[in-house]
Amino acid sequence: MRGSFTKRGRKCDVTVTKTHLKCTLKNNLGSNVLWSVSLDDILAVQTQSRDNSELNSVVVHYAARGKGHSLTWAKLVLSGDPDLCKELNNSFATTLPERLRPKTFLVVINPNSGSKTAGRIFHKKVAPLLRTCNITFKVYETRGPDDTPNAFQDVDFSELDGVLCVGGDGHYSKVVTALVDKHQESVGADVKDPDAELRPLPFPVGVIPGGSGNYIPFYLHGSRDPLTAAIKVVLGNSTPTNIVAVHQGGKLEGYCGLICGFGLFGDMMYSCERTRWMGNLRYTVMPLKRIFSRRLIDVTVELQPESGSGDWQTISGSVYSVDTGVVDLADRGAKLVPVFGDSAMTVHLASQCPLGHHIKQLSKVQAWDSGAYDFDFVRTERTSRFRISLPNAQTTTSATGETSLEEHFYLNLDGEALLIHKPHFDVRLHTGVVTLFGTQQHK
Ligand SMILES: Nc1ncnc2c1ncn2[C@@H]1O[C@H](COP(=O)(O)OP(=O)(O)OP(=O)(O)O)[C@@H](O)[C@H]1O
Repeated sequence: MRGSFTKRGRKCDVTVTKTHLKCTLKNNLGSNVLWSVSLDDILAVQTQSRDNSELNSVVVHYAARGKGHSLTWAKLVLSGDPDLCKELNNSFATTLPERLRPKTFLVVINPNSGSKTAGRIFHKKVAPLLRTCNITFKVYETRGPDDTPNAFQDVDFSELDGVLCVGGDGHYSKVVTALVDKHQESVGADVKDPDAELRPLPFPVGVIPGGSGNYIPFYLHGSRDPLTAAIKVVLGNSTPTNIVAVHQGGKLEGYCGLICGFGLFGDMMYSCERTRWMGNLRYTVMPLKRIFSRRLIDVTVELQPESGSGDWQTISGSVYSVDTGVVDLADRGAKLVPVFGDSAMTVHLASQCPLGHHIKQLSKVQAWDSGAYDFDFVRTERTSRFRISLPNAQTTTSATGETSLEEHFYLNLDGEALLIHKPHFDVRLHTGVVTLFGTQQHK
């Protein structure tokens, strides 16, 4: 399609090719300015007609590059003869890859996330974009920490193109747990059984940052900007990611999609949860406090080979922590790089070392520095599943014969502190069960 329009009163020749919208603006000084938008970046196209006017307009909404890795919602208004506007609008209807874009969502908001602004972020920044793009959505606001499964109670998954979770990483993990649970139930898989294979969710999940850490969107988009995350959702591209299932005492404790850390990282998270009143400052103060009172824990760790078959490897000793990134931080070049959907977990076991060396190592991880795990007290293994036993921990047995641990140990499950109350627990990787809206372009 080709035609002559005006843009802010200036004459402009417009061409729509199979891949781009191109506008050549006539400059008063004679030279032409070319404006080009990839059709992949177009969010929506609308027509506007003014009464008693011979001119109509076509508004092209598109994703433009913002600061750093963020995206902005830009608009191009082209005015012209009504028939030409109609033709331009129709040309988009045939050329835009509309069919690949999601159209119906369930939005699950945690009103308690971060500084309690997740609701406002969604309604002010995200909802107007979804409406402009003709996306229909229902909103569910969680009423408490255990309310997330109720969001999906009467929901028919076949009617959804996606679920958006608005909140932090802990909220993402709760949403994924509820979605995976419900989906497995519908296909007859027993989630209580750590050996059961999980089926992939039938639609992608979008994460709109509204919490404190927001590492999932940051790792994926290179930005914690809610609008950037929403634009990626509308554009419809997606990235497969993994989840890790944690079972103890014959019960599924939950899935995590970001981090799973036993020992020091569990203790840090437990202290952060108890000091929520400090705001984001707790994430600096409490980890520091806990590293000064770090404790060695006697463990036996059994690791399944990376391939999923063959003999398990057993490691016994005293460790400060056993942890794995579900979104792995891989050592590539100068910096660690987040990797989604890896074929195995990279597990790090930190054993006895001088405090100064430990702080240096953890600071390198925090700064994403290359070599962050190249310390002689950090052992790194690749595995698809591991079991941790606490052979020397004191236990008590209840009147019903239930054994539980006397001392309190914690597992950091995506920023939530899970109490380990049994002397054994199981951590298993499930690859590609969840797909996230957005692609990694910033690596
Ligand atoms: N209505 C609610 N009231 C209180 N807590 C809630 C509510 N809804 C969800 N939660 C719980 O709040 C916890 C933390 O939420 P979330 O992860 O969204 O925020 P955050 O901790 O501030 O952010 P981040 O995890 O990114 O650091 C989750 O365990 C979630 O289950």
